[in-house]
Amino acid sequence: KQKNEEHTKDRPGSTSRMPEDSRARLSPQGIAYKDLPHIANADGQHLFCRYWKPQASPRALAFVAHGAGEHCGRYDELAQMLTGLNFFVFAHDHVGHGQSEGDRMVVSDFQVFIRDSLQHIDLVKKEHPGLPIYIFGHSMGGAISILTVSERPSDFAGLVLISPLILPNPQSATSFKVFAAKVLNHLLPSFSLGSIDPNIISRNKEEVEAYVTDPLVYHGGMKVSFAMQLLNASARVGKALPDISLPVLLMHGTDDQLCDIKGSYHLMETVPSQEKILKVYDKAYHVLHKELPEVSSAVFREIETWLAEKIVTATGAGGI
Ligand SMILES: O=C1N[C@]2(CO1)C[C@H](C(=O)N1CCC(COc3ccc(F)cc3Cl)CC1)C2
Repeated sequence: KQKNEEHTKDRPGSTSRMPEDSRARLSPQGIAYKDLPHIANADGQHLFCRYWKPQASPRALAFVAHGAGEHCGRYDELAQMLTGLNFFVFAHDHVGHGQSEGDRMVVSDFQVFIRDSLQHIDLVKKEHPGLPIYIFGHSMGGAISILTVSERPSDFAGLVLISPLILPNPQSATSFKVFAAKVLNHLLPSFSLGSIDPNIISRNKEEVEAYVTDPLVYHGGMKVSFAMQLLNASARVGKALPDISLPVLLMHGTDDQLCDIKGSYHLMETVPSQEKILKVYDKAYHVLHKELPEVSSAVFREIETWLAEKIVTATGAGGI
């Protein structure tokens, strides 16, 4: 007591209570971050992390970038498949998403998502030096992945994109709406543009239900300021494509109403990568990894096959 008194006595204005930053910081769901896997980003915001470790020692690393409003827990199945290939898989909930800090689906600048991803990737790479690293992105997470790769052109062994946000969907970003969004962004940045219609994310009713009932998914409307960040992101992606030259596996559904498949065709025509594969899923909606069973199983098989051949050659453990 005496010592403690002395301590607080010396520091004017301090109290004997724990100072703010060392008291348990709580996740948006009220869980103490000291009890959750997490990193603190450059702004001091706590980001909830997930890690999927393979049984044997990992042959490669995989970082997964989730999309707008959702969270990295929705990639558990994909991650499990990758650990079967002896990948060490890791991800975090982006700022303003899932179990991470930040106002829901708000970001000061899209670059924050890329900066935080690079921070997490650098952290894991230090723990697994020398392993090839692949980056996965879905939808807005596809834009994050492309921009993350474009900042570190030689750091990644491959890029896997599931219906990435490359060009904004012509319906949601008509020139009038873009103009209106720009004007609104100055007047009412928090004005809501309405939320995603869950029925257009997938034809699989169970997956639509899972999305609607997932408490970690943000179901509120998209703020104008966030829509502006998405427009800013798709413009940056367009400029980055000519510098992407690593192997790319790209998948898109023809009936995707959230991210136009034309964006994936544009990527195929623009990236100078020697190896670039686009798999088109006829009649499929946006979330291909949570679509009708025949689509999602084909998507997982496609990714597994593409990666299996790459890490075999990479580790030189080829045939006799
Ligand atoms: O499993 C999953 N997938 C999810 C949900 O759950 C889909 C969602 C995701 O990332 N996007 C879907 C919505 C889209 C809206 O885009 C815009 C809206 C207004 C605007 F003015 C300019 C743009 Cl670009 C961005 C990308 C993640």
